[in-house]
Amino acid sequence: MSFAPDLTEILARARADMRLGVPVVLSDGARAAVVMAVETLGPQRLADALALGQADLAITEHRAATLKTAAYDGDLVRLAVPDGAGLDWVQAVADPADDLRVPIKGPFKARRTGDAVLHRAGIRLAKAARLIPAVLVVPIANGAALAGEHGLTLIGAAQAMTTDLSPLAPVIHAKVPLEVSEAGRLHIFRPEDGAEEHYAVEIGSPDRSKPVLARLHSACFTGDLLGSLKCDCGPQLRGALSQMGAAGEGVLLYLNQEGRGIGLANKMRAYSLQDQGFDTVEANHRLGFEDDERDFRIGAELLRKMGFSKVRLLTNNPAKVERLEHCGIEVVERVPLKVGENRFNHHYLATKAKKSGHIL
Ligand SMILES: Nc1nc2c(ncn2[C@@H]2O[C@H](COP(=O)(O)OP(=O)(O)OP(=O)(O)O)[C@@H](O)[C@H]2O)c(=O)[nH]1
Ligand SMILES: [Zn+2]
Repeated sequence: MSFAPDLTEILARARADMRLGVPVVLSDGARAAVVMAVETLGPQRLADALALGQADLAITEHRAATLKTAAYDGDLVRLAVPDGAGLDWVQAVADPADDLRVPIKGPFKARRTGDAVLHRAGIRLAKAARLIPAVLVVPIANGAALAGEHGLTLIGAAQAMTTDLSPLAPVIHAKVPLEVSEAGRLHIFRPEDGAEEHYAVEIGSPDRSKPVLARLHSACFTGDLLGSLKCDCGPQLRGALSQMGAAGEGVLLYLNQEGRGIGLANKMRAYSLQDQGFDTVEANHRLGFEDDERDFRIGAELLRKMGFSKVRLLTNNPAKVERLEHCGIEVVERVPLKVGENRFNHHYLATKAKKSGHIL
């Protein structure tokens, strides 16, 4: 018998530690490092980390491009933390909030020797914790000893980099009569790795042997709930449900991948950058993210779990069709969902059409 957490559980703890600002120890064979997310780093922990040895600040290639620094490691860059640098420097490199007001100037000393395995795993953890993708990395000689002494989570870099989709367990479903259809039913799915739950709204009783009218809707607190005019999410959500209500059947997946997978706080950071004149894609890049960090395997897996293999997909995003098909769901038809354009989101929709391939 063992009550010890397994790897998935240790990974979930590591994500929680990152959000709390507790250091995590990453290891890879003989190498190990103490890793902390910049976003949750406090002055004392920074001082303690710097006392351990020469620290690196790892940022993604997109953030590096904004800072005009070459990403020698491809997808990321390891910047040596200069002597005497404090929390202000670390935060200014990681967080674009003040890029325009007080631009941070180089030259930055990027490391070219050694490798970035632990740094990459740290950035992966920060992203999974929905934090700004920038981590402080301090190499140490004996990871297991330091983790044991201070009660820190110790995890292998390869485990932190896992790309396996966490199994999604159906939790419960029950009837929820809706304005668009009294025959509504809400299903809850919970990932084994402790990440956010996802939901499916089933309307009527769609025949599983035929293509179902389906929508993969990514959570948008501002659009779906507040009626924000900056995007078209709210009208798309309601429009999709009404089409399903009119057809008497359909399935809408409500995927908790807020802000195209970067989380609500980061989406608001992106909005703040948009207020400074950057578009939706540029804002994501300045923060260090890809334009779209969503994992479409989740939607495909939920459809399969519910017995659907063929869909008529409500979307204006051809990449979504492609990514879903790649995940084994047959998209027999793309059904356009053009609703909710207004003077505030006109530029946003035009940018998505120009840069992300959406069909206007
Ligand atoms: N990062 C970021 N996310 C945004 C922004 N505006 C909306 N979102 C999120 O984008 C997601 C919706 O994605 P969209 O790109 O609008 O649409 P799509 O799902 O790719 O395509 P459709 O199926 O046609 O709606 C939701 O998770 C929103 O929270 C933004 O400016 N920045
Ligand atoms: Zn939205």
